[in-house]
Parts: sequence; structure tokens; C-alpha cells
Amino acid sequence: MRSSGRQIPVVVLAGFLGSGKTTVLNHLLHHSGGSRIGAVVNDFGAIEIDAMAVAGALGDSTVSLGNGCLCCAVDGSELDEYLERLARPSAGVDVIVIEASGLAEPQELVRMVLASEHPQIVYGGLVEVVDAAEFDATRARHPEIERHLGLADLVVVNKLDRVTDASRVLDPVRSLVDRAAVVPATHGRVDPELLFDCRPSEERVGQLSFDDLHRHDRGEEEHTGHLHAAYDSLSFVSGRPLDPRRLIRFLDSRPEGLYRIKGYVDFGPYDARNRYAVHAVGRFLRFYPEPWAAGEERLTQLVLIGTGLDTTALREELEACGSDGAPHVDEHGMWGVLRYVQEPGDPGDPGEFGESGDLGEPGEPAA
Ligand SMILES: Nc1nc2c(ncn2[C@@H]2O[C@H](COP(=O)(O)OP(=O)(O)OP(=O)(O)O)[C@@H](O)[C@H]2O)c(=O)[nH]1
Repeated sequence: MRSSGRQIPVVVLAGFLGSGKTTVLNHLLHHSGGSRIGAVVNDFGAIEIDAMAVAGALGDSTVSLGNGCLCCAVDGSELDEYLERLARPSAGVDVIVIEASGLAEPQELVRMVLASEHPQIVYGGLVEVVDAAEFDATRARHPEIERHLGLADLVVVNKLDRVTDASRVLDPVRSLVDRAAVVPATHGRVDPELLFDCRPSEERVGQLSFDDLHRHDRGEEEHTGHLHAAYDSLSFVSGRPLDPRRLIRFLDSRPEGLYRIKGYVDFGPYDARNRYAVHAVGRFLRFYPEPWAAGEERLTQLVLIGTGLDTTALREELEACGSDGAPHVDEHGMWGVLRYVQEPGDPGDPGEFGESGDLGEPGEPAA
């Protein structure tokens, strides 16, 4: 129900693991013109990597619901508390974006927003981000994606730079949505206007009827059917720098079920100035060096998510990637890592050539 006064739309940004939700959110934060976006970042895994990735851009207007999946919350009260905080006039927020964990059930999140009793909060629509390069594989493994697309108000088909024929993804996506807009994108570059305009009518909320949304049948049984019930995740934190060669060997031989790796790596003396953000999605792997902040604790923090993972063995393998603290580094040690660093203006994408191990001998890395 609407009330008088300033209404703040709450947009739910969902999508499968690694599809580009954080990238879309960051794009919105940097291109929202005069509007101020409040963000709720819902992470999966004990370390709030996503919250770290969007931090800085947001200052006080981001809140993170770390440690678990929002749709598993017993009730929406925690979410409500954050929405309340962001909706205060002093925050000056025009729109709130909830970035769902890649494993969240969008329908549950939509229900929670609708259940919010805050008079200024109004549901602003469901945006689903799709990884164009992984669409067929994801659909084969997780047919639920079809239902999620059917619920969406706006679908961002992201990573089109990684496919040769965009229509091979756009056409099936269009056939799965009903009235939702399907927006092609690379690097999450969507017009913010699209999101803030996608507020659904009061009568219709995406493809969900109000009866659907207010149905309260979230028993354990239904819950185990959620996408994330079948996933394993591992959080790895270490104060000991990693050896780049060992880490690359680990990544080269990562099991197929290890679908997503994200976080930050400290290579110690191999590059004392930078930490390396790492993103692996399926076969795609990329490192992004970024300077350590002054006084920042030098830590490696990784979250690994996948199916059928032997998390104990993976943890041991990661431990074994620790550097043995040799007094001097070997000058070629970083080559393997640098092959996965994209230089500005470099359209090349090593991930498209196959597994990291398929790349043959490394060339001289750019300085
Ligand atoms: N080539 C390419 N890479 C992209 C694009 N958009 C995002 N990426 C990369 O894909 C990886 C995953 O992007 P994220 O934005 O972290 O994805 P996410 O959906 O938030 O991931 P989870 O939080 O794990 O669900 C990162 O390495 C991004 O830089 C794109 O359009 N093209």
C-alpha cells in the first residue's frame, strides 16, 4: 500500500553467480547523475567480498547483509532495518538497489521488500542479470533460471563481448520473458533510467501475482529446493602471501564444479604495492591489480563457490599455495598471473581461449 510522502523505489538486482550484478551496481553508482543510490549488498560466504567491491563508491549509503543468503532470513526484519536506515531523509537516497547473492531466490526477496512496513518504501522491480557467455550451460544445469527470467521486470543480458552471435542468447531470453525489457550490455553498462523506471504497476509485480507474493508457504521443503541448497562454499583467509606460480597451478587444475572464485590475493614481495582482485566464473579468469590502501592489513581473502566441492581438500591446496618466504622473488614469478590482467584498451580476453592451462607459453607481460 502506498502512503503519501516521498516514495523510494527498491530495485532487486538478481542473477546467477558471476553474471555481473556487482558490475551493474558499480556502473549505476557511477552513472546515476543527480540521483543518489542506496545499496544493500547481500553476500554469500563469510567474507563480504561484494561489499568490499562496491565500498568506497558508497560511503554511508551502503549496507551489507553479509554471511548468508537473504532469502534464508527467517523474516525480513533485518532487511527492513537496513531499508529504514537508507530511507531516512538525512540519507538523501532516491532509489535503493538490493544486490542479491547469486544464490538467492528472487521471488523471496521481492516478497520481503513488499512485506516492508516502511511507509516510504515501494517495490521498484526485479532486474535479472544474465551471463551471455554462460547462458546455455547455466540453463542446462539450472532450469530455474527460466522461471527467474519469467519473473523479471528487466533482464540485462551482460557479457555480450564474450559471445560472437548475440542473437543466440538474446532470442531465447526474449522467449522466456513476458513483458520484461531485455537489455543487451557489456560490463554492466545499462542506462540507470531503465532501472529506476522499471517500477511495476500496483496491480502487477513483474510476473508475480499478488496472491503469489503473499503466499506464505516457505517451509523447509520448499527451501531445500532453492538454488543454493546444492552449493558448497569455502571462505579462505590468510595473512601469508601466496606464491603466484602455485596459485596459477591451483587455478589451472581447479575442479569443474568450482564455478565461482572471487576475492583478493596478496602476492607479498612479488608485488608489494598492489593486491589482486580475482574473479573466476566458469572457465573465465581475471586478475585486477589495485593499490593497497595505506595501513590496510595485507590479507588474502577468497570465496569459492561450486557444486560437489571437497572444501577440505581445496583449503589444503590453497594453504599449500602460501609463499615460503624466500628472501628474494624470482623475476618471472608473476608472469602466469599477469597473463590474466587486462591492460587498459586491451580487448583480448584470455578466458575465451579456454582453461588457463590451455594458453601455452606466456609471452612477455606488459610492464
Ligand atoms: N568480459 C566481460 N566480463 C564481465 C562483464 N561484466 C562483468 N564481467 C566480469 O565478470 C566477473 C563477475 O562479475 P560480478 O559483477 O562480480 O558478478 P556477480 O554477479 O556480482 O557475482 P556473484 O556475486 O558471485 O554472484 C568479474 O570478473 C567482472 O569483471 C562483461 O560484460 N564482459
